[in-house]
Amino acid sequence: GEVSLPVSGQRLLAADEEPHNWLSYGRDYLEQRFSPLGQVNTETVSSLGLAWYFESDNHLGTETTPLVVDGVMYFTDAWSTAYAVDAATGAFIWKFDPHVPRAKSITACCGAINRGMAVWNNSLFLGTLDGRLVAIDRVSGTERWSVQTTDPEQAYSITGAPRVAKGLVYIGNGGSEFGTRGYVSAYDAETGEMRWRFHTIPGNPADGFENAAMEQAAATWNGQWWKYGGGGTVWDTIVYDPELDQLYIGVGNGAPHNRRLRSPGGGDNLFLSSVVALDPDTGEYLWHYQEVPAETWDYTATQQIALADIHWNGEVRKVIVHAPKAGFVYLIDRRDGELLSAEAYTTVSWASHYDMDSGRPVEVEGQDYDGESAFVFPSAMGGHNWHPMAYSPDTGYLYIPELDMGMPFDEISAPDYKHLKRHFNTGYKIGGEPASQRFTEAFMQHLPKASLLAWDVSRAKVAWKLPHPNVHNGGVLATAGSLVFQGTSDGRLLAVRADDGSVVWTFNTQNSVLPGPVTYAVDGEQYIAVAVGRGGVLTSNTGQNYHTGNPNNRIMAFKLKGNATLPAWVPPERPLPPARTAMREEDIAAGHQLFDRFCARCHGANAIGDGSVPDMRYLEPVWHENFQAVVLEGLMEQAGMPRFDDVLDAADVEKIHAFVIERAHEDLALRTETGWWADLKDELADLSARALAWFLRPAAQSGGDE
Ligand SMILES: O=C(O)c1cc(C(=O)O)c2c(n1)C(=O)C(=O)c1cc(C(=O)O)[nH]c1-2
Ligand SMILES: [Ca+2]
Repeated sequence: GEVSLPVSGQRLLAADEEPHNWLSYGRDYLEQRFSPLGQVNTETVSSLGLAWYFESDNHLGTETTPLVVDGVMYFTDAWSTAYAVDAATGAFIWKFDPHVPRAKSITACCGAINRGMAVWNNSLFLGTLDGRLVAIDRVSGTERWSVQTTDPEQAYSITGAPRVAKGLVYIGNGGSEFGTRGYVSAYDAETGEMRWRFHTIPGNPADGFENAAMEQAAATWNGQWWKYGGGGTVWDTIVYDPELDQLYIGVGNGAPHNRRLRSPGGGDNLFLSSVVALDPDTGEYLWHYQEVPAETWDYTATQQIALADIHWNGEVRKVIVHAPKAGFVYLIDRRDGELLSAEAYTTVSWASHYDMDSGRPVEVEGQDYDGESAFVFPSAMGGHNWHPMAYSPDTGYLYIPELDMGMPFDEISAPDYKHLKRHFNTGYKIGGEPASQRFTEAFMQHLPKASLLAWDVSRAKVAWKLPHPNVHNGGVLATAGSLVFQGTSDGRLLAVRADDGSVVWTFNTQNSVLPGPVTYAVDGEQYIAVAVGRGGVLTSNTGQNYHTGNPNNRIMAFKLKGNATLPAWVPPERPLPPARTAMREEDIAAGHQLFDRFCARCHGANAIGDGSVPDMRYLEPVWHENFQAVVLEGLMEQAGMPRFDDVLDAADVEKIHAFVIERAHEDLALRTETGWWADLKDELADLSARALAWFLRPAAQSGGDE
């Protein structure tokens, strides 16, 4: 096809002049995910139909935001692969495979997922799960340069989309659940040469500090945090502010999560759970605002930042709009980090409110699980996770994929805590005895709920709420057509009115939708496109779709009068399990414990899979025959199943296998009784019971307790 003009810095700055394109992760530098396109609007949306779909070769889940440049769509898929397709037809143009070693999955917290790319001139930039930053020629789909941005010996991974401004590519990484130290780096877009690196938390003071900001931050830490990594990973949001020429990063949670293990003796632990402003050219610290001092619940501040001009107390202020895991919407002045407002958008129990004189939260006593277990809102998954939100300057509303859910925390205190390489190191157990009765009651009183929530930013309160039947729903797009688009985990794409949240259009996507939709135009026709496919940490922990399996990941694009159709989805036949073993009950229970510790993160708690990785209850006979070889010898390593012979022996694996067979029989009995086999509705009704089973599973999954 036609070669388009390079995507220069000038084009990125003036993205509104080419609304037919979607040039960066959040569409433009403001990252509002608001599009000026309005052909699809409240009047016309009823004729919106599928224009095309593109299917990838796996079903490991997709979190990608596609880019669209002059009729070509670029997106990522599982294992950090990248694709180019024709944006009007979905016709394949090229695929780029960085060949991520599949064993990397064990030290990636949340699956082989990736959130997208950045474009600059004729290059695309891709972060890979194993920590590389790769420049790809966007015409030929071949590699221009590649740099390793992380120490491969440590449990770093890249899941987020790089950002680009002023000729530099900005990239962070994930891994704080495994005990890493967070940082963000800038690379020259043309050469791949590193220009600067900013660490988000101090290292060992004995090694000297990288800069004055680290020296000051170290005064807010105690103990020997560097031995545990300390955390503060920049795994999602990085936003360039063209008006003030600043770069904002959202900093992640502490490692381990439990602050008494991480920094005995207290301290705010800067810059955990903070928004930090940096000089985009040098990486020099400018200012910060810490949302959750001494973070201890996995409350990352990495969730997407949007920049906006807001009417506030009779003035127009340039603000950061932020709705991170901690459950508050923050309005932060972009000039200096002053907190203008912090109001809860969901159920919050860890803090009662923010003291506006000090800008600090007022913590609720007992919520930090100090010796005593606590049921805390929001859960470690957050009131809102990475799923992109949108802000419409037309309505003044922020549209948040809200998750209203609590979670029990139960401390593993020193000296029982041991830091384990390659495993989650949170420093708490989730549920388990002796607190489970209390938690069951707390849980039943407030079952997990989710909504699309419209937040009136200037009034700092909820405008409307569209409740969803299921938790963990997708990201959001707002448009000048007075519409908001959101996918759901139960497999629908919705268009709702931006003013009142009424649903005006629905499409059955056959599979969960996690990322945010995008919109663009080709030859005067507006398209809405979204990546469809379940994965990531959230869906794998709740196991919807488990009995129906998943189609492969897809990009679906819609336009007015589009009349393409999806092929009918035929749920796979499930094999009958082998005969129950003669193993003793206590050994099966031990197998359950081992399963929760080593297998559940991918294969689901209580062996309830999410359909993206093999569900242990539906193994074909050949895998039962080769169970030991798969777990201990790496028989399926190339498919992403690591070997566990460093932590398990044959007797352990036999117990795990017996537990898996037991679960297969339990499931078969349940299916036979209730006819769950193919009825999605019944499955949804059962969601809360299964979510409960997850929360109350034995305590070991979070590691650190052996
Ligand atoms: O602390 C970290 O380094 C880190 C990294 C990531 C990631 O890279 O995806 C997630 C989280 N934390 C996290 O807390 C979280 O809830 C989460 C959800 C997801 C996902 O893709 O579904 N990733 C991550
Ligand atoms: Ca985290």
